Order: sequence, then structure tokens, then C-alpha cells
Amino acid sequence: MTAINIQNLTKDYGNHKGIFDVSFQIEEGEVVGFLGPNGAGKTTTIRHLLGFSKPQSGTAAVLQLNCWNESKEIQKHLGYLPAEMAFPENMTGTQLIQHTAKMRGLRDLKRSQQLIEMFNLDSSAPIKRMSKGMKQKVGIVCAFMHDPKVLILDEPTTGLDPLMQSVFVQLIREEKQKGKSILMSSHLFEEIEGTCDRIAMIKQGKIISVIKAQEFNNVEKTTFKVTFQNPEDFQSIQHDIFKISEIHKEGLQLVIEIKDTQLNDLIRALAAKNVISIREMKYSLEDNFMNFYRGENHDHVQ
Ligand SMILES: Nc1ncnc2c1ncn2[C@@H]1O[C@H](COP(=O)(O)OP(=O)(O)OP(=O)(O)O)[C@@H](O)[C@H]1O
Repeated sequence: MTAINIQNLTKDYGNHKGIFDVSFQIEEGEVVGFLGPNGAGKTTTIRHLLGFSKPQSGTAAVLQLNCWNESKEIQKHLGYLPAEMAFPENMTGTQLIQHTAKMRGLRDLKRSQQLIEMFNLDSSAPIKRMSKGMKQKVGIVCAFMHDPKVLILDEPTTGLDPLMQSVFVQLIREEKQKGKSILMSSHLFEEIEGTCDRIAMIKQGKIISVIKAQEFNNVEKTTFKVTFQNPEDFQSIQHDIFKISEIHKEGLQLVIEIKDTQLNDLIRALAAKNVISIREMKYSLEDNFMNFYRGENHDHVQ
């Protein structure tokens, strides 16, 4: 079943701001990362999924329910973590968690307790005295406490320290195992890379690409940083057939990009030179992301 279905969604705020003809789907059990620079339209898209904003044209549906007309029904099956939370400051974390549970008609607080322990959260403190990270943990508990089928997470690890970020990645993996469908916006490439099945990239309100995460592991090219012992070898390899993507003259270093079929040629060429070190450089999601924003690789791989 399709968990999230966005079709030709448009909200034009004027001055080329907003979202334009946005379409993508998330299947049951799928985790999709939502990437894009500041102001690209991620939160606007998410606000439509939550029924906070009425589409000018197009539709947004969660579990085949219309987000604008049927948002109350959707809420029962949805966990939402906003990018910026507006908490009632006069409550403690525990009170807010209990209040949220009550609003949801949730009697069993076992899952909340598990999450509190998982994130090592002291929820007894008043929210107004909590650090950004603590507030974020309270938000995570509230979003996941009712074991929702669909999760929409807007920059979920904002304020979390690296240890807690890895606890969060673990939580996402566990939820995925349980068959949950997750849309997660993030600026952290490693977080997206470590959890997502696909990545939707948005720029200036338009989806510019939807990529399968496994594509990143299957790139048929490898990049090596090679340091040479003398300027002669450093110079001569540059006349060879290989693509040189960076030249660091002072350090006698080259970044060489080869197709996997050229590996033996490279080994033979380097064997004839005095080489100090060879280091493989991982082609990461971050490189791919940067390429997109430089205007390259606008492929649609669904
Ligand atoms: N209610 C509104 N009225 C007018 N313009 C708006 C409104 N809401 C958002 N915008 C504009 O629409 C664009 C998209 O904003 P949005 O918040 O969706 O971006 P985002 O991708 O979530 O960015 P960030 O990574 O900074 O959170 C921005 O240029 C923003 O200023």
C-alpha cells in the first residue's frame, strides 16, 4: 500500500516561492529522505501532509486519506516531529508527554517509557529549563509514543549530540523493521545515507531528483587520492588516460577518478612510479548532493 502520495502539489506564495508540481510516493515500510537547501520547500510540503495548509492544486494523501479533508483520521496513524516545536513552557516534560498521550486516547505509556530510557531523557524537568537537545527528545517521545504507521520527521536530530544522533538512527532502523513508513527531512547526509531507501531532492520548490540509496553503493567509478614522491612522476601520470579531478601541486597529490574497468591500468601505471600513498575516497551522498546543487546529474531514478 502507498503510505504517502503527493501528486502535482502546488502552493505558490509569489516571487517564485512555495512548491510547484511536487509529486512523489512513499510505500509501506519505506524510509525516504527529503533533502534540499534552506527555503527549498520541505516544510511547506510537510505542512500539506499534516493538513495545515490547503493545496492550491494537486493532492496530498496519507494512507489513502486526503490530507486536507481527512486530517483528523490521519492523526491517529501519524507521528509528526516538527522542525521547530512550540511547547507549553509551564509544563514539565513528563506532564507534556502525559498530556499528549491523553489527547491521543493512549492509556499504555510503555512505549513512551522505552523511548525516554532509550534517549536517556530526564523528563521531570520543566520544559522552559530544558536544553534544545532535551526538548528535541521530548518531541521524539511524543512523535513515536503511539506506535504510528506513518512518521513525518522534520530535521529530527536538530540539537542532539552525536551519541544521541546514533541512537536516533537506530530507532529509525527498528521502526523500518516494523514496517513503518517514514519521511524524514534532514541536512545531515550521513543520517540520511544510514537510514533511507530513497532520497527525494527538492530545489526552489521543485523535486529535482528521486534516487535509490543503493545507487550510492553501486557507483561504477572509484576515486583515489595518490601522493607521489617526486615531481616527475607527479607530472607524468597527468599525461596518462585517467581523469584527474584535483591537482595539489605543493603536496604532489592528485585525485584520480577511474571507471572500475580501468583499475588494472591504474595499478600498472602507478607501479612504474614512486608512490608514497594511495587512499580510496568514498563517493558519498554528500558528493552527489553537491553535484545536484551545482546543476549536474539531474537524473530521475525512481
Ligand atoms: N506562509 C508563507 N507565506 C509566504 N512565503 C512562505 C510561507 N511559508 C514559506 N514561505 C516561503 O516558501 C519557501 C519554502 O519554505 P520552506 O519553509 O518550505 O523551506 P524549507 O525547505 O523547509 O527550508 P529550511 O531548510 O530552511 O527549513 C521559502 O522561500 C519561504 O520563505
